[in-house]
Amino acid sequence: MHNNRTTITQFLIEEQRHIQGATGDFTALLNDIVTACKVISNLVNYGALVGVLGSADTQNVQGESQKKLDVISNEVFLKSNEWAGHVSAMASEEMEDIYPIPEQYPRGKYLLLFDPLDGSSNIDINVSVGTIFSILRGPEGLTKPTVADFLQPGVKQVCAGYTLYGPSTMMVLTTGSGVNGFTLDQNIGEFILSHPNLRIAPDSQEFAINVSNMRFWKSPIKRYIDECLAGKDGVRGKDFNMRWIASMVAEVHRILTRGGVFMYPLDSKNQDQGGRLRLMYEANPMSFIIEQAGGMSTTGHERIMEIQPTSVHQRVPVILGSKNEVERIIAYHLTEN
Ligand SMILES: O=P(O)(O)OC[C@H]1O[C@](O)(COP(=O)(O)O)[C@@H](O)[C@@H]1O
Ligand SMILES: [Mg+2]
Ligand SMILES: [Mg+2]
Repeated sequence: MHNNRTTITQFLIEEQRHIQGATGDFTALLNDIVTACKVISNLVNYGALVGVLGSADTQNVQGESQKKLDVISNEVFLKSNEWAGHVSAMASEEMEDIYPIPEQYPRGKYLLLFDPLDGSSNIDINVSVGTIFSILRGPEGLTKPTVADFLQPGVKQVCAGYTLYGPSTMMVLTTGSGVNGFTLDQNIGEFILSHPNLRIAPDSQEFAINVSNMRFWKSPIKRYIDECLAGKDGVRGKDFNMRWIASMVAEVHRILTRGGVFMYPLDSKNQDQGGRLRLMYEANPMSFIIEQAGGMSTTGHERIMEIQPTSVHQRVPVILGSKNEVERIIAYHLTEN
């Protein structure tokens, strides 16, 4: 039964064998992240039976009210990754400050950033949610990291991934040589390679945007969506479909699976805060994955992966997906009046 089934650990070890000077630290870190996601997958699956639904009656640094699973998933990620000596500090959507590894544990050479539970508004309605993570190199000499050590552009990422807690639990990740998907076999508790070398179709007829924000949109986005909605009788000469799951992980997974574009653009409602989604643990990791699968990711004006971060919780406009559609949206921004 298991002869042609590659576990994520086997896959990573084989991949690391091709890397000069690989020490195994990276594979071990990924294994700790995998363990954390298995624990979260279990909690999400049991939901009300283990009392993890509902609000935590607390607010995070973004001023958002936290769900119990936001807080619990954050704790699971910290505890799974702080002890083994692979990371020197972490940063999370749910924590205002960076989290240096407690003194009793050895410091490692990596920095780990994560959105422990993405799509929080969907938890209580049993719709797909996820976890997003990004790995950067820490400061030389394993010195105690500062915020400045985290502020590296997306192109510096060593690895990016997400776990989707949907009808099945899947982990999708890149280390810079393509994108691969793994499905959790609940029976043996292992992620098995199920979607090797994911590629995004350059063209698509499906867009995802929160249309309830339409009155706040800027003209390039209005123009693009109007043309999609005009369908085959309009300038695009083809009909478009729309999706909005309100879980970025699920939207990106759909795009990796069948193409499309996902947008949370800058609009007159979110422009004071620079956008809605967070650069370091949402936009950058998803952009690395999308680009590695042949897609594009932009703010409309610049490649997201080249943005020089100024803070750990910085927000940015996000437009990503099928290359030819994203290029069209960039062109509309260039001709914006
Ligand atoms: O509530 P809206 O405007 O539909 O926004 C949905 C977006 O917000 C998010 O839920 C934000 O992420 P968190 O749930 O991690 O805070 C994204 O996953 C999703 O794309
Ligand atoms: Mg999120
Ligand atoms: Mg979140």
